[in-house]
Amino acid sequence: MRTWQLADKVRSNKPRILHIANTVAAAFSDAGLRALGARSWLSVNEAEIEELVTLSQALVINLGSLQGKALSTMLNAGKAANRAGIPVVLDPVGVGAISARRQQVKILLQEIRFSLIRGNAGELAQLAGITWRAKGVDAGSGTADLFHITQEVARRYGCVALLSGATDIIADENHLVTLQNGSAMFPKVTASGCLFSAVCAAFLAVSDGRYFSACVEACAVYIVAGELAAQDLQPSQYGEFSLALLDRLASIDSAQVAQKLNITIIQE
Ligand SMILES: Nc1ncnc2c1ncn2[C@@H]1O[C@H](COP(=O)(O)OP(=O)(O)OP(=O)(O)O)[C@@H](O)[C@H]1O
Ligand SMILES: Cc1ncsc1CCO
Repeated sequence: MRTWQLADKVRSNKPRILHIANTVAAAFSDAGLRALGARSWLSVNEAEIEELVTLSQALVINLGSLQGKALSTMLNAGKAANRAGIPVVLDPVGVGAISARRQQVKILLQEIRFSLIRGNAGELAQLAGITWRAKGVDAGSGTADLFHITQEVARRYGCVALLSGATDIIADENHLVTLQNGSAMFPKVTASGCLFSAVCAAFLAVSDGRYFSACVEACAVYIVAGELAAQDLQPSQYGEFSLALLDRLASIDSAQVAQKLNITIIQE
């Protein structure tokens, strides 16, 4: 029986999350983490990245804007995080659509041990080696079994896999759950997936190594916060939604999560 109290631990421990973020998502991810009660900093500077890792409780590697020496900075950060024993999250933005990114993510996956890979269907299908049509940073389209994609990513890379969309699917080698909350406004908000990955990192940072459970709690908090944010808005109020999401991340409590959450445990 979950008590949905890990958000309180994020607020009290204030873990510092280091992102190698993309230029589109950087400010929103930082704002969301602060609202949640975590601390964050962002860097793409190779000279400082290993030192920053030693001062952080989790690392997010986001492939959204891979410029300059970003790949080697990511490799150094990821390896340093593995040495330090802090969780590392991969957000493989756009790998389903862009061949250069596929090459780069392959190197990252060979060299770094990820705790969580969080992406949409097109991104995770690519990492699972399953056919899908993705043309941008959104999910694209396909008919493959989403459970199979998620479980295959978890199995191949020995981590938690979280496939996001109208239904979120979370798997590791032994567990499988789905969560169905959120709002249709989420895909209209720039970088709502990138912030989701950062929120997962904050929960992983305070999880004492219980990564699957922490990802389920992070997902529950994020999508229920989104559902509450949308409840008083008209469907076109996307701008208001992004601000209301930050407000709800700051105020959400375990009772609200427990009351609203629609979770299905498929494999315990
Ligand atoms: N149709 C929907 N209904 C409800 N919630 C949704 C819907 N689509 C996405 N979400 C929620 O939006 C959040 C972000 O997931 P999404 O799959 O859109 O990420 P993404 O494609 O990586 O985003 P981005 O690349 O824009 O940062 C998740 O919490 C997910 O539950
Ligand atoms: C639109 C976009 N382009 C690169 S990253 C990003 C944010 C959503 O992934």
